Amino acid sequence: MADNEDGFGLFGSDSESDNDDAPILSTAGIDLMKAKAQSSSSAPLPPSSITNPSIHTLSLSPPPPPPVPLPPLWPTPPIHVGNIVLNQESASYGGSRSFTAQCDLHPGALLIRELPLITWPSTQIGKPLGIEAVAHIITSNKVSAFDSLHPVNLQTDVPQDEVSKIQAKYSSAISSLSSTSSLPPPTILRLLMTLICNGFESGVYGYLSIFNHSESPNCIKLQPNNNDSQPYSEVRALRPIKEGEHLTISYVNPREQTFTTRQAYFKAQHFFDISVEIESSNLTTVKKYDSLSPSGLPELEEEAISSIENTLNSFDPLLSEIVEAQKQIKQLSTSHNTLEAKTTYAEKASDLYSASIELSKTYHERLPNLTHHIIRIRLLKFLRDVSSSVLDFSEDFDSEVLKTFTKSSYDLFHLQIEYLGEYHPDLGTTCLDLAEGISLLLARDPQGLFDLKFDNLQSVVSCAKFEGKMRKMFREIKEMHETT
Ligand SMILES: C[S@@+](CC[C@H](N)C(=O)[O-])C[C@H]1O[C@@H](n2cnc3c(N)ncnc32)[C@H](O)[C@@H]1O
Repeated sequence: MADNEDGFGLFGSDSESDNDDAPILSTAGIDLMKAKAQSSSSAPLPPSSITNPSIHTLSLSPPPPPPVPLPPLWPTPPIHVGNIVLNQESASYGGSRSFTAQCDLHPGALLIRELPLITWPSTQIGKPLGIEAVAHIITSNKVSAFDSLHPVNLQTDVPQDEVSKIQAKYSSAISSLSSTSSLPPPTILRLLMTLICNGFESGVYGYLSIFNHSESPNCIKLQPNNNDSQPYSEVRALRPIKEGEHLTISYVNPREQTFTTRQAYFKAQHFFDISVEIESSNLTTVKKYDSLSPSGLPELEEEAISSIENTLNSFDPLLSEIVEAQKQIKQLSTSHNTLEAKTTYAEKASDLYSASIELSKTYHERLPNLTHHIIRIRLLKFLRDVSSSVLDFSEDFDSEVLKTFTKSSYDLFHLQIEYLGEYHPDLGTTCLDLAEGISLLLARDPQGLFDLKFDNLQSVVSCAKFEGKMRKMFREIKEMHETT
């Protein structure tokens, strides 16, 4: 029931290993969740009237002006260009380029849609982008397509001490690739740096790579159709945007990493300090959800947060493996092997579910007052996703797990609407999951639903109404991000 976010979050500083072939961590690309392709609603969807008046009025606003043509920086033009302006003198951003809004933009406005300059071979997927990825660029004859990618000029576009660090770390890999490809070492080094700054799991993009990062982004990078042979990516507005505003995305995936983890990642990988933006723009929601204040968190709480984040980092690949296996098993016909695989993975899912319930108890014991924290959002997302996995495997109705799924979706809804804003596709997914959970519990265990003590949801009628509202919000957010 929960969606899969796509992309990879390779975090933390470059590996400390002095192994020349040690992979370079690449930008944690955000090929964000594919909005649910179909709403698996059981209840008939009400006509999608607008619950958010702001969208309603926006749809009455004057039609946008024709987009301004972008300079031809890459061999192939984008599939779609929206109302964005390319600026070349944004001094405070490495590479000095940025996009701003050509006019007022409504939530969901499509800003760019483009195919990747290059996609990776299956051997690369899930692995950090490093020297093998550079070799793939060379053998695919795409070196010149990377000419306009940041850093265009190694001498001026990136701090020289960072360049020397990369140079020293990968010198033997660079010289051996240089001798086999007859490309000079500085060219190889620059290609490595372009991967650090622009690499996504789904590939490397042209114009899409000019969106800078923000701790409070007003846009989102999506990969809605990654099943097609030509998986394009696109960037859409995440909220109403004023003409001239700087257009930014979030580079980190999952989004819910602690400030400490994010700050270390951006310093090591992109050579800037996120606290500059957080302080200068006084991002109060970011500060609240990171408990950033001059005094910070008490040491014991800081420790608890960090250990819960590390545990979730270790749980993520386990869940990804289970979800991937589930997809395969669904596609295979029922055979002895499939049944065996199903039993194995159902057990793994159930063990992971129990471990995440324990982790949730630890959170409440050690951080009783930290109801609004970015790691609580991540923990709730994990609880929802692992419950969804267990439910997908179970042959009969499992009320306890369904209550966990519904409760975590309910708590998530209230945090995401504040932290991500009312138009974010993640919130849309949570709305649908919450509607599904309520609908199933209403049908099979209404008392179990009432025992969850959701605000003002103690009767069948109020629950059914709330379910309908959630489905409407899901439909509106989904439609907003499907307009062209
Ligand atoms: C994908 S590129 C973004 C486009 C880039 N500004 C250009 O001129 O092509 C990523 C690089 O831009 C810079 N950058 C992105 N977001 C930034 C921010 N919030 N503050 C400072 N530099 C940023 C960093 O150098 C980062 O490695």
